[in-house]
Amino acid sequence: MSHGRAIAFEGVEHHFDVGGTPVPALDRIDLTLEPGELVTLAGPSGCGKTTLLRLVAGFLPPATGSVTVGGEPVRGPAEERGVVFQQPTLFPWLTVRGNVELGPRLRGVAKAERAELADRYLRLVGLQDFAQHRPYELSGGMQQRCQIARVLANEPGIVLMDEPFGALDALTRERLQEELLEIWRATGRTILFITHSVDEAVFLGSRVLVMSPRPGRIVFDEPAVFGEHGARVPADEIRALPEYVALCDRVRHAIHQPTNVD
Ligand SMILES: Nc1ncnc2c1ncn2[C@@H]1O[C@H](COP(=O)(O)OP(=O)(O)OP(=O)(O)O)[C@@H](O)[C@H]1O
Repeated sequence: MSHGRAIAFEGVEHHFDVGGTPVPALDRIDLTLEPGELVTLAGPSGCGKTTLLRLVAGFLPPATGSVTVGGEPVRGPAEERGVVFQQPTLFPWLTVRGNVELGPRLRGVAKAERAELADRYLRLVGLQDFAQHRPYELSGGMQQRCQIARVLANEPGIVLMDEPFGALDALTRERLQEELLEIWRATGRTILFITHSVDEAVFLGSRVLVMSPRPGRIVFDEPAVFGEHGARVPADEIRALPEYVALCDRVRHAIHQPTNVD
């Protein structure tokens, strides 16, 4: 099993060309995510979170600077960098198992090994009893679990998650947060997780980042330990801890502070 890999941004800037005018999206991003970190990234709408994630995914190259994964420059999308979007992107004509096995199948992984990978990750996300169902027979939360298993079956060193629980109801979202922490602890992947929710950022992150908008910069970067409490401490108790509430306050403050222009 591959393990989490480091992600490094060096002097990264990015802008979009809108009708001939450059619109700045990212400015002076110097940031390293250590292997196995679960880094959550919050910030107001339009501050550049998705752009940052897309650079790591290899969906677009930075205008300036470099993005490397495990010391290698990102040159385009690759299976070692799995992406989980807000809306699951599952093939409706394949079963749940078929969707999870698709990546390994396209990579030419032998049938028995594919089945083993699918079993392992379907079990990890709790869908082992739904392997023969079609995606449209599943609830939104189950579809998102299936998408996570599909990404993990490629054994990526990095998992990029762009508001993956944003479309789910509150209860399902909290359940999936706890499950994600279990998956993270079990697999040791490096995870970059974008969210609009301060609570989600603090609950999940082993490190919490906040970006400010126009142009997007990292304005807050603090370690967090709550995800590491794991199943030993109930989620409600974690959320009531004074240090948890204090970190939420600091993150909220960083999100709402006026943009520093120098
Ligand atoms: N393809 C594009 N063409 C032009 N401008 C873009 C494009 N993609 C993003 N932008 C602009 O770049 C800035 C950053 O966008 P981005 O989607 O990265 O922000 P975000 O923080 O992920 O927003 P949200 O939280 O609303 O998803 C915004 O001003 C946005 O309008």
